[in-house]
Amino acid sequence: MILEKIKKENDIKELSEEELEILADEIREFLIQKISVTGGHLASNLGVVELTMALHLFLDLPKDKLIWDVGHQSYTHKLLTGRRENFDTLRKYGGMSGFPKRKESDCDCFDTGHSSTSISAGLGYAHAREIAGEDYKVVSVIGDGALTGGMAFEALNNAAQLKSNFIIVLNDNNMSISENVGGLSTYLSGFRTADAYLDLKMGVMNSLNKIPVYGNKMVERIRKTKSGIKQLFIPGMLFEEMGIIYLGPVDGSDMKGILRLLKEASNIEGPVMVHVLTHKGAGYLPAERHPARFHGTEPFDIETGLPSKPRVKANYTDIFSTVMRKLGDRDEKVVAITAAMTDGTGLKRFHNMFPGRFFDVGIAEEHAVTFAAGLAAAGLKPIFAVYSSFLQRAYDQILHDVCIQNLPVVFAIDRAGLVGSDGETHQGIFDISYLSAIPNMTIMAPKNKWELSDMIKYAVDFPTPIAVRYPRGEAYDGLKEYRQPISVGKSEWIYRESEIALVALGSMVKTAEKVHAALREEGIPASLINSRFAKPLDTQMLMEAASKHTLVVTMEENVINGGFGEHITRFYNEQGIYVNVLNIAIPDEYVEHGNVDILYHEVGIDADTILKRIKEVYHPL
Ligand SMILES: Cc1ncc(C[n+]2csc(CCOP(=O)(O)OP(=O)(O)O)c2C)c(N)n1
Ligand SMILES: CC(=O)[C@@H](O)[C@H](O)COP(=O)(O)O
Ligand SMILES: [Mg+2]
Repeated sequence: MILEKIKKENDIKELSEEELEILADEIREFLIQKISVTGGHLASNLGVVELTMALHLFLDLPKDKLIWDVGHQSYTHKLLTGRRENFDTLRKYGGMSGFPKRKESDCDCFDTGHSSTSISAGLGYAHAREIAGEDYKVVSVIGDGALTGGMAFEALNNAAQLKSNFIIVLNDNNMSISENVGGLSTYLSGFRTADAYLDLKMGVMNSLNKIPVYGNKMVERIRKTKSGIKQLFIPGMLFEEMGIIYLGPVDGSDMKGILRLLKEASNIEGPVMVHVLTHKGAGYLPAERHPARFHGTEPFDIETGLPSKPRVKANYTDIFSTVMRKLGDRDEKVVAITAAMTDGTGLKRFHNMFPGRFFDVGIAEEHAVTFAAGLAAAGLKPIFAVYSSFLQRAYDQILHDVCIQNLPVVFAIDRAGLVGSDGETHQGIFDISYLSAIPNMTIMAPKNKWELSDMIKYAVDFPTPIAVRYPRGEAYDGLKEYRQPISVGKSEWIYRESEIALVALGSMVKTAEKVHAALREEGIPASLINSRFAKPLDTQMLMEAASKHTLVVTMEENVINGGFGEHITRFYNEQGIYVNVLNIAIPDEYVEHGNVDILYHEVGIDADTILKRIKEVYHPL
């Protein structure tokens, strides 16, 4: 195996041309085999094998700086920097991350996970290099999907002022997770479909360049002409007009061609974009056919491409998807918005059934929120379905555009809680804290699948901003008999006993049931309250909990700071109510990747740890 010769960064430079070709095949085989067992981001990685190899032939790592946007396509980079042995532990607790991590390797110079950050970070490196008078290359690799994010454009706008070399590789596979959308995507896909036209343009430019003295001048004149003729001759004019030199496009499977262009790009003083046309899923037919399904995949059978363990139970996203279809049918004012997560948030069915009332805005959470505010101001009922960690992007828009005007926007917050293998960038553990600080915001969390359905229906007709948060994975189907109508700020008593009041929110009701059962076995009576609302709090319930119990235990899948529990403690303090309160929440730390059951235990929100902590503070009279 040639791959075995790669023990560390730069080893690839020792290989012959023939060996490089074999290596590309071996890398694909390796990735397919490993990811079929561990799960992970397959399709994007298969598409950038030659591009990554060319970058590694071009750069001198770790001296040079290579930044991957999102970072889900960095597996070949990991392989070429001596991390082959770690692939069995990919995205597992204590194992290798699925994203670049500075703590993992010197060759990962910037951590990523959320989209559209790479140009900003690369530009930071480029300016720092200038200030320090150092000499290294900086390359940011950004996908066509990530380029739809506002941050990328803010960075391009800023980069235009840079005087030294900075290479932006546009890894264009004509796909986001699913189909890429919007004007930019249409612009870029024109580069693919008009190959012959592009060849003509490049041919004319090359021929002109060959004419002694006058040729170069003519090309320069064409570049400077403010007319349609310029568009005819200069591919990538959009970027050139912004002050970013554009080179390409080059075929993403042509390693030598990419390398040639990178070398050419490195001679340019200033920012330069190298446009590489890659193919998502390249080399594995099921992934080429279904790039969205193989974007991030569970373990699968290599022969058939089917999941190794088919899902039997519905997850919360499935429930949301069904409710949205019903709501779309029932009410023409209901409109749905996603920021490039149609599949992940379960809006595919809504999209198919009501295409005129569905909006994929690209990877643009900030815009999505203000866009929703506009729709709401005009009288529609917008539902923005979004992952908890990605909504962090849009904090000011929630506050400034939705909540100050008190507009009825529904935030359907999926992946709220620990998400598992994506790790610290993706854990949805801050939304209660960041949303509850905003006046006019109402926050709900369902205990089970029926309650999610009821809450979404309730939220759609709510007159002011409202969020429903629910976790990744299987929807809880216990406690079916508890289904009183939702009423704002009202909780639900599940067991009304004495001594200990377990006040649980959303996903923690299931855990609280286990704690309740364990306490009962030990002869300790406990009440269980499903809080339903993180904001506003059910103050009447809290008064009763304090007056009839000796210990109140708050339980949430969110960080402790600014969380549900902290608000309850403050309420008791403000009211002068003296009751023993134990806050169960995630500590003030980032939570790494791994199986969620392991993580629950690690952060101390699993039933066993909660029971232990209760016993430490509960002292019967
Ligand atoms: C802020 C943010 N929103 C959404 C996502 C989810 N996400 C991860 S990869 C991706 C698509 C990226 O497309 P592209 O940059 O073209 O890379 P490709 O997957 O095609 O290689 C999306 C939407 C994210 N990581 N960050
Ligand atoms: C890289 C990225 O941000 C997404 O692909 C994310 O990994 C999707 O997560 P889910 O698997 O929870 O949909
Ligand atoms: Mg893409």
